[in-house]
Amino acid sequence: MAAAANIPLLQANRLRPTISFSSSSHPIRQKGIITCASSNGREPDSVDSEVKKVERILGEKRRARLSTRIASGEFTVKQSGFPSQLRNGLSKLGVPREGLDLLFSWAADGNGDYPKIPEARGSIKAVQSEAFFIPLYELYLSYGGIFRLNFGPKSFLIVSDPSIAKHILKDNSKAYSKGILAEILEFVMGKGLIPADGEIWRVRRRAIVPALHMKYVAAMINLFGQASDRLCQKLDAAASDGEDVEMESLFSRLTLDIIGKAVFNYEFDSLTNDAGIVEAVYTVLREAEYRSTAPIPFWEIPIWKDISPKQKKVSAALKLINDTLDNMIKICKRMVDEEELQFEEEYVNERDPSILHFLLASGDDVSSKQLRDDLMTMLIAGHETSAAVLTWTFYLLSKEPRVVSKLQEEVDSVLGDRFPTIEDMKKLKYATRVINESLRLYPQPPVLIRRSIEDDTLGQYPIKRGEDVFISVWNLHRSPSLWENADKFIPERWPLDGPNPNETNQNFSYLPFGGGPRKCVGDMFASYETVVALAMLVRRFNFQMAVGAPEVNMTTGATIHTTEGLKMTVSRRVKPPIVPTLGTPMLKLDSSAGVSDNDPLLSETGEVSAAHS
Ligand code: HEM
Repeated sequence: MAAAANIPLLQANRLRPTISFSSSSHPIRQKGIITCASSNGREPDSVDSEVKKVERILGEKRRARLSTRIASGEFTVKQSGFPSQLRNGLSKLGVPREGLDLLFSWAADGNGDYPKIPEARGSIKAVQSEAFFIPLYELYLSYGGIFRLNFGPKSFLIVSDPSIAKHILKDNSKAYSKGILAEILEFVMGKGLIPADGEIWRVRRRAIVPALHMKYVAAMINLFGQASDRLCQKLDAAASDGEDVEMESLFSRLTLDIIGKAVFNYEFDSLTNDAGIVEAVYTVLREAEYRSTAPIPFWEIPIWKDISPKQKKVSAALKLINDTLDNMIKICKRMVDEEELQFEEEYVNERDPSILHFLLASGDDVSSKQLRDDLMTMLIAGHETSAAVLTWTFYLLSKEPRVVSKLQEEVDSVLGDRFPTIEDMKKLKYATRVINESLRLYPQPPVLIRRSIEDDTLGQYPIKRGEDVFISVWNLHRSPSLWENADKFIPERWPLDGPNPNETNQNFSYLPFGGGPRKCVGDMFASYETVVALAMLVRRFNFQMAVGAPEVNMTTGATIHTTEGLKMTVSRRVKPPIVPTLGTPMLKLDSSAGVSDNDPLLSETGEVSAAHS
């Protein structure tokens, strides 16, 4: 069965006419990197802003209509039996859902009538014009922390409850596989760590996790700084020329350059180079996204592969990347053979600190194909995620000059004009909170996918093996019952002197890197990478949304993209001259315009506590 045919919600997203992941419209075919279209293959200037405005209003109306339809029970699947009828009747009389759950818990008698997971019927029409996780949020508000979404003969369990998420991801993780995700990603990641299950996953995880040790991550800080500095040079040129910049595309290139060096010591240099391997990487990435949203799996038709120009391009791109990876593995093997090797726990080769070098030096007994699958997996996992985090962080910051001002003050005082070091990571506390909060509002990916491989019980509901489960991190992170001002960007909700928020200390209501045995292996890497890039960019520049920039809307692939890029105007920060005055040791530095320290959300110490921490 084709992977995509299993996920009509994702298919629905595909119907949106403005979304195109096809490689033919890819940005790297367009000249002028500073102002290039973004990695989503869009042409920001080609769409009239009035049309956009109308589209937005229509979108809002559609959402409102969807809420009304949900509230009317249109999507509710009727359950049979007296308790169900009684419950439905009481619900219509306005008895709140929580009360009904409590009242009807007596009916959990195993006779098959109750409890039944609340059911909603999916409507392609209702969700077709949204990033798919948005209608899931509306349904969550009506149906609660777990509900079944039926699309014709297929159904999905949508989980937005922290304790059920914890059960699936951690407490009973062995009862779940990657399901649809593994099917979709097979063509590009093979049996790499993200799609792999069972024994292959266990063996590869045990080999790879030690490679991302603390000394390795510390060695990466300089790489993050160098790459961010190259981006600063691009931005500097744009500031001089008065050109606007499309930041989503630039962040995608920044993180591609970083991950290539960090994982297999390859210099993509995509910030200056569009051709060859860089284009191949984007062709494959867009194909993976396309396959997760396509209505019909054309690529599975044998002849289609050979005659479709697009599929031929994808095959050629895959071959180029695979050949490059094979070559990098060969070069690295030679290096390791020639090395006077003293392998130890936190081994780092100074000339080549990459993960590949660690794996080969450790004597990792693995086939070249498996190694290549793992490298490809990390290339993809560590590239678009970090790029998306930076994109949405800068979008959020463009609306909050108060936060930018605080951030710049911290960066000035911690870094001055130097490159960041590992010691600075502990001191860039506010910058870290900005990233924490950005990851709350825009989790990458917004939904975690699993399939039950054993019968299980979720909350009070028994489920059978073979259920496809979507854990909506988006819903968890924006739940009004878990967060105060859930939709607001408030880095101060995470106290500066508190622990770094993670799934454990937030009881699985905050899952920026997943949780349990399959938690992200690159969490520390990614946190430092995004903090370094953020710090280095806001230290030198002020960013504003460009005049006439297209409205920033969301669409999904594996991560949340913008529909038309993040077009910004960048200007150099001007620091006032340092005037030495007796008894005034502090420098007063320039901060961005319109900053108010009297924000009502802030206490005197500038802190707002999390609703549940
Ligand atoms: C801000 C950037 C990143 C975010 C938000 C992120 C997020 C995640 C999440 C949520 C998962 C869990 C997926 C699931 O449970 O289904 C995951 C898994 C994974 N991530 Fe990341 N990630 C990031 C960066 C990275 C980087 C830089 C690397 C590699 C150096 C990486 C490698 C992986 C791998 C290999 C897995 C699969 C682990 C397993 O299944 O055992 N990620 N990531």
